[in-house]
Amino acid sequence: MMAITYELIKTCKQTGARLGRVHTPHGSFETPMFMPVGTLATVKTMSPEELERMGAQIILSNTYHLWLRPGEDIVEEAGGLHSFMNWNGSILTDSGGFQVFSLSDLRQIEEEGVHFRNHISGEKLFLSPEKAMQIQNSLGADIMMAFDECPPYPAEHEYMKKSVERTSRWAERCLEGHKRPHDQGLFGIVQGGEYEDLRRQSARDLTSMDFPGYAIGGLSVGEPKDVMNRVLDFTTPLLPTQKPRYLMGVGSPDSLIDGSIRGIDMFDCVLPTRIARNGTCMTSNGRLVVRNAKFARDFRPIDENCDCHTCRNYSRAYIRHLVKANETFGFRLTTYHNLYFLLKLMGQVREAIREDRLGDFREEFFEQYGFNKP
Ligand SMILES: Nc1ccc2nc(N)nc(O)c2c1
Ligand SMILES: [Zn+2]
Repeated sequence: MMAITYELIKTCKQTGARLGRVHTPHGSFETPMFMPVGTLATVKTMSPEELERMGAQIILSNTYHLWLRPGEDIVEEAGGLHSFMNWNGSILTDSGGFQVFSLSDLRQIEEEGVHFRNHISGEKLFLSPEKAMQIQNSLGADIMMAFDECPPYPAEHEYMKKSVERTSRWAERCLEGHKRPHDQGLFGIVQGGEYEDLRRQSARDLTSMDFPGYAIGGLSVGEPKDVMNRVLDFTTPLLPTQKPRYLMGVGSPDSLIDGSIRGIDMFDCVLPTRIARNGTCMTSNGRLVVRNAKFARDFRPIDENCDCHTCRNYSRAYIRHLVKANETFGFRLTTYHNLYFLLKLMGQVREAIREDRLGDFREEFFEQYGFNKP
């Protein structure tokens, strides 16, 4: 298994954004890049062929969910996630910590790990750094995440300090529990909430462990966007320039642009696929809720500036009809478009970095999308 490596191609002269390329055992992709989320080994309603056609190159899956269903042993017997789901691009698995905190009740966090209830069956479960690594090694993703605690927002400084110190100890245990040399695919996750001193402490601890890549966790957990941007302003400079930086859980168009400007290389979020399943689309002129009666006889595409398969072949009226009738094909069309929209946006961000004009691009995009509207 080869190491995960990062190539810094250039930095935008107008902003702190960087154009790069990440190499994994299943190919390489340019950054900044958006990663569609496929929690249960499927990007909901999309086939691998459609993901490939839209330009997806790396997708996410989830340790916690696949541990519960179908069980990492079955995925391992299938030869790992790539063959199980017939996806030949890169895969990143999140470590389960966040999902336990966001999905399950009866959580008991101890030094050893986290006791909680299975959110489906209610049975009591226990997840530790070692268990999270054993599951991820069975799943066989190209990039795995260290097991961390993502504290709620807001959290007291005292609690956050104890949590950061435990997450750093857990990161050490993940390195020991990793079946591969640590440069083969294990990213550390920096925590620390909105506290600069704790983000510095977490970054110092984790960069001393020399991971091949670093995620910024503990954001996109309900904090205002200006808090997220402020945390990024003082956190990304703490991370090595020659390694990928991954902002977890971020995927609205404005945050993808603002995160790229602050030196982030990789993003993931359920937003585009989740809102698609209730008929909401991202377009170059802002959000469009296709179920709205005004589209009943609107035979234009979802987005007249989009050249995706959905926009080239289907109208708002038809997609509205399907969504109102709860027809699965309608949600496949909105999902395809939303993912294509974000993947295309990241291509425009990379182009703007090449041309040293990401700041200008931000103004143009925000104006047209309506982010500047009071
Ligand atoms: N907003 C998010 C989303 C996913 C996360 N996953 C992990 N492991 N840790 C975090 O802090 C996350 C935050
Ligand atoms: Zn489209």
